[in-house]
Amino acid sequence: MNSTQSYYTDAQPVERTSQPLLTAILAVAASLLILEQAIYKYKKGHLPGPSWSIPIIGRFADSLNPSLENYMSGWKLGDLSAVSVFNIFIVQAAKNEYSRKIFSSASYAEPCLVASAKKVLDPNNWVFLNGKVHSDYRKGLNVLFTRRALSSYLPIQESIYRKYFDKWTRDATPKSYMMSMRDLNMETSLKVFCGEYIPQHAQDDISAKYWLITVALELVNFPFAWPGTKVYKAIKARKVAVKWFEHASAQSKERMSNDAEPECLLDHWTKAMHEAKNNAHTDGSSKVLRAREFSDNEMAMVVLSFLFASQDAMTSGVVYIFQLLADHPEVLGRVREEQYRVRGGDVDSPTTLDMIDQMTYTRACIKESLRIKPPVIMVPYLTKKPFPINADYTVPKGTMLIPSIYPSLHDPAVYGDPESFRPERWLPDANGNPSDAEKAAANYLVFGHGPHHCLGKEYAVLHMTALIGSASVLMDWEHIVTPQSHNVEVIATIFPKDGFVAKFNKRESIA
Ligand code: HEM
Repeated sequence: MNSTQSYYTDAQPVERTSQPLLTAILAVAASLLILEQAIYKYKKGHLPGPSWSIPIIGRFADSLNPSLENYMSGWKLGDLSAVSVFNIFIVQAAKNEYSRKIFSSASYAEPCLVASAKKVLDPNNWVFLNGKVHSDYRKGLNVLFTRRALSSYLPIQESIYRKYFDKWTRDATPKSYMMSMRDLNMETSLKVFCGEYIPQHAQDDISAKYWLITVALELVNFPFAWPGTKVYKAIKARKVAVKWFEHASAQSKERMSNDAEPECLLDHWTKAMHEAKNNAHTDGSSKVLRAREFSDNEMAMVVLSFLFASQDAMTSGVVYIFQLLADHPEVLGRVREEQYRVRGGDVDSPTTLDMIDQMTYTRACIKESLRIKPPVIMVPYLTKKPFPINADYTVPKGTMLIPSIYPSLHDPAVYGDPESFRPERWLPDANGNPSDAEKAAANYLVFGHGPHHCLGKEYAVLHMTALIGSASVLMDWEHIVTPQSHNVEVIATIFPKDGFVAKFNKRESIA
């Protein structure tokens, strides 16, 4: 037998055993693919959406490059529509009634952040709580955004605004301002939350490292936190930040034990804890706080969650209000008029909460800017059990159910000419009666709705109002419109695609 013969002789048995194996594998694969389609069709029922799912990956390509146009085409399909991505069955709600129902049906659905969020933010973070334990925890945090607390944050905010205004006006060459506005927000948040307890070099370090957290919160990520991966780097960044926040909490507790004046959010928190403890038998209102003594680690996790919840949304809000005002000089003119009036012509007078209350037109601009460009366009939820959302359809358990925010804010039946920036729509009539837009509060989903609605919304609006108020009297700015200025980039929140190219100049004269 020569070598060729031996080759053929040996090969035949292998072929005989491999063929049935291959056929079996193909048969199993084909059955799985058919099963995948059958499950998708069964879950989808009569809902609009693709009638079959791309095998295994579904609409993965869309989620890699999310765009407002893609979301809009989904919303246009119907009040509820279905799609599948990597075998995750997704139902999107476009109609206001359904979005509100999802937001407020805690027994059926709970917020679900992207898969990497638990690893990045720590599974023990309070943001992952739900139900009663969540609402009890939240009650303990209300003291951080009382009027008294908010008014003590204002001087801190203003000092940082002025620092950035100086920086922006020193170099008036046009450039993209998105990242600098992000830095302004980060610095403001860290100082408002932790005061002087974190030294400047550590604040700079946290600010730089926090970017690693932002980029790791993609929709789809490498599933293991191995060295070198984005999630691994983000976890390391979180550990550094949390260590500093724990240090700040401990320092605050020590300082406030000597009856010091609160200078930041942590101080208000420790003070409230002391008061609740000391008034344990007399002050009924402090019952909830009395039950909750927060540890340094818990306080640190809350600060981290605030940064996480606010950083990108605030930056989106700030970028768009600067852009919209530059694009509508007549509106900016009215903001200025109001600001000079409220400040009695003195642009250096410190902003107070009473002044903010008088800034009716400026606040209307913020409200309108958040309506026309809502930073968060939808929030993913997950169904815990079958959810009979209407008489015709029950959302299956384990569905990613997405209440949308954007369509409610652009509903022409509620906001006439919805694509126009018209702050006037929020102003009361001549008799002081609320406007139609104001009366339609159910549509204003900018900050969500129900048990998880935004905890920082008063602070967010205060920050934007104070920032724009000061900016309008201290600076002139020009939007350098590029072909991408009015295109929207979706990076969890929304931004102008060119990052808002502008130039700022010091404003010398009173108009
Ligand atoms: C313009 C700025 C902001 C926007 C548009 C925004 C929007 C939102 C939205 C849509 C949600 C989800 C609500 C839901 O599921 O019903 C949310 C949750 C939350 N936001 Fe904001 N937010 C902003 C700023 C802030 C700030 C400044 C803070 C903290 C200081 C904050 C803290 C939170 C927290 C803690 C949650 C989760 C609440 C919970 O699960 O109980 N947000 N926000």
